[in-house]
Amino acid sequence: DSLIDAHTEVDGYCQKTDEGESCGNKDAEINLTRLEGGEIGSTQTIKVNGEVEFHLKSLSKKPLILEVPNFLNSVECQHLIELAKKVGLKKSITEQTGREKIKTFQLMDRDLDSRINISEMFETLQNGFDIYLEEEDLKEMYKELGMDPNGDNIVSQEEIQAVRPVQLQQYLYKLVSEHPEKHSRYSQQAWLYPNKHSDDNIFRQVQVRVSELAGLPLNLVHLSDVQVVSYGVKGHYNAHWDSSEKGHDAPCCETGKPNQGMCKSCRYMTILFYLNDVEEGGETAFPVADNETLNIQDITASRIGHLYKTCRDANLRVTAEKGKAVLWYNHFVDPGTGWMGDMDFYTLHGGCPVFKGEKWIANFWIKTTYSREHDLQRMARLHDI
Ligand SMILES: O=C(O)CCC(=O)C(=O)O
Ligand SMILES: [Fe+2]
Repeated sequence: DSLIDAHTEVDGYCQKTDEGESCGNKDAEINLTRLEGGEIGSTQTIKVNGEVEFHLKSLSKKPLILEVPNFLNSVECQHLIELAKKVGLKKSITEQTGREKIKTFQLMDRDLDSRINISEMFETLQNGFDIYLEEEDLKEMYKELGMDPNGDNIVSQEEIQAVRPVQLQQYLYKLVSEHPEKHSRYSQQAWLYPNKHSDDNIFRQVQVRVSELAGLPLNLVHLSDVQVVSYGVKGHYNAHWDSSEKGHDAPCCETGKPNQGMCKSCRYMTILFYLNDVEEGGETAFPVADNETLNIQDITASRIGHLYKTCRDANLRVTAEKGKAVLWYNHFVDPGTGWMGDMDFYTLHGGCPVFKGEKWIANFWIKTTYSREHDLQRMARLHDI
């Protein structure tokens, strides 16, 4: 009983006939759908598997964020933690930290005055090194590296040229090795792969429930790996988006495909589970949920993305409670194709610092690309993975 033939059970999408198997005859009927929210704070009841009732509470409209208490039971939560431990948890890395050696970086001279002020330096370090400093850290760094001899908190052209990038890099790497919480993300993680864990009944059951809750085909849920994350005290994840905008820069990454080269994360939807109760802290924050307007450049320049420090100011914070699911759509549906459309930048979110205890979550994503045909083929080929 493995994923090898799971596609035969799903939605009648693939059918066994005397001639063999025929897949995709229902292509035309498969669209990405969205759940509908209600008034903020209101609850709707849905039946999963025709009987079990779950209560979906609307937390925000822009983007639509819903929470479902007790979506997983205690045994399931513990099981996902155990599975992750068996796989082995590793330090989480983000794209920037993962980059080998940064010899150069881009100075974010936003106002083009050929000088880098404090907020421009924050942004430079965030973008180039994935490091979030505070004002005291920055002043200390200027002092140590002699970057600002006149002490005006502005690094001029001449002052910056006196510092070699490698010097700056070494200083920063030492700082974050002593203070890992200054990274955008401070956690450990393990990946669960649907094909590797296809004989795990609990994992499969959860996937089925996710598909029924989201109202999306099980095979679509099977296209995504699952990430289990654990945070200790000071653990956090600064604000980010789970998906990527359409563009010609790189194709969407595919689960289980080796040697993909440069690729980006494309995730139509996020379904996040809390696997334990956190003693203090560890909420999921959405700094711009239900904001009237949104200016992407302001997010980077202001400190609202620095959730390690600014979580309390976020528009919405979801409490981590064992078994609860929180879900949102990282993309709109393209009305023309019925498939993944533009990204919804209001989904900016992250994990607040844990102050006491630990926090375990599991990220289930609905991983689609911008091509409906491509994804339908991948769903049909699932047994080849
Ligand atoms: O820890 C959280 O609450 C959020 C985690 C998250 O956003 C992620 O893992 O992508
Ligand atoms: Fe996320």
